[in-house]
Amino acid sequence: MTLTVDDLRVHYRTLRGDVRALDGVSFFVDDGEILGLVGESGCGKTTLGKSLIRMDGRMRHVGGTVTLDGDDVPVGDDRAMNAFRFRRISLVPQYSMSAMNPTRRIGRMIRELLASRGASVDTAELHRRLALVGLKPEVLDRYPIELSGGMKQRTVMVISTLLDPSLLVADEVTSALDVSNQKAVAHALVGLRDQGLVTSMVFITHDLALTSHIADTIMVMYAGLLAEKAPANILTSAPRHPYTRRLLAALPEAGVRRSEGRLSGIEGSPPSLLSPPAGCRFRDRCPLADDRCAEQPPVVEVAPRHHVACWKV
Ligand SMILES: Nc1ncnc2c1ncn2[C@@H]1O[C@H](COP(=O)(O)OP(=O)(O)OP(=O)(O)O)[C@@H](O)[C@H]1O
Repeated sequence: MTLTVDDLRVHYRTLRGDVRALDGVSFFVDDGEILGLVGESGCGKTTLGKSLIRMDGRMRHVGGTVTLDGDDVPVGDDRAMNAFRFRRISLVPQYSMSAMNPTRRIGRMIRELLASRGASVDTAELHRRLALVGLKPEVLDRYPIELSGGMKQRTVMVISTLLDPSLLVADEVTSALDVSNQKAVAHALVGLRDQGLVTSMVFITHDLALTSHIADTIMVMYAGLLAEKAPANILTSAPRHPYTRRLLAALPEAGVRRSEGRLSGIEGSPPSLLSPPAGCRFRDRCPLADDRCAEQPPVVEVAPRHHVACWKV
């Protein structure tokens, strides 16, 4: 499995103009790779995930291409995307565990969903998959309201991967959970990949610490653009982009309480994507910015598989 995204541009139409949520993003995901996608709220993570599956009515594919195993993925064409959805690319959407139909038992929901896609349930295989994410077959007889948040989230993960998609996009699947459930869900995702139920994964999250435990590669976005992408251990130990460094510096250290003032956060806020400024979009918040940064920095491969968009590297 190889996913190649090249100069992808996706805007939202609004009364005030186009919001340039993805403004020319390029990257690839390799066979078996888990790509962690991080960045502050509003940087375009969810837009990227949705663009790979289904754009909503306000989204507009303005440019760029997506290729999966050499096939052009028709991201801007809702009907043509049917051939890819669920079968080759699947999504665990943000808030999906709260969106389960409350009037259906889980087992019936799964049967109906598979039937709508021309497939039927292999009960033994379904039980095996539930066990893989730590669920008992009894969940099939339950209503969503009878499951905990973590159980619901793991159920949605099983449902999203029933047809063994090549690529699974998991959008903030851990953010509504407590810490122990977050870890269980994250490790269940890795299990799905390790067992070959999905080949590769894009794991979208605010949580850089969590993603560093499960991702092979981490991609940092800022204001609709790629800031840095590197193998997870490199990105967390030797980040090159000033924004990535700040994100890492803002992480709480184990054993340090907030009252000790070590959770610094990042001052300032990203620019509006309605009319983003020319040049580097981080420069107003960047301690290293100089005149050069008035020009948009290209994404450069500074070391094998390590890409950075900054004049200062
Ligand atoms: N339906 C919409 N209409 C107009 N603008 C939108 C819409 N959805 C998102 N946006 C804008 O697009 C940009 C990217 O949003 P997106 O939700 O992709 O970011 P995100 O990084 O996933 O944020 P979060 O972590 O909060 O989910 C933001 O500026 C956001 O305000």
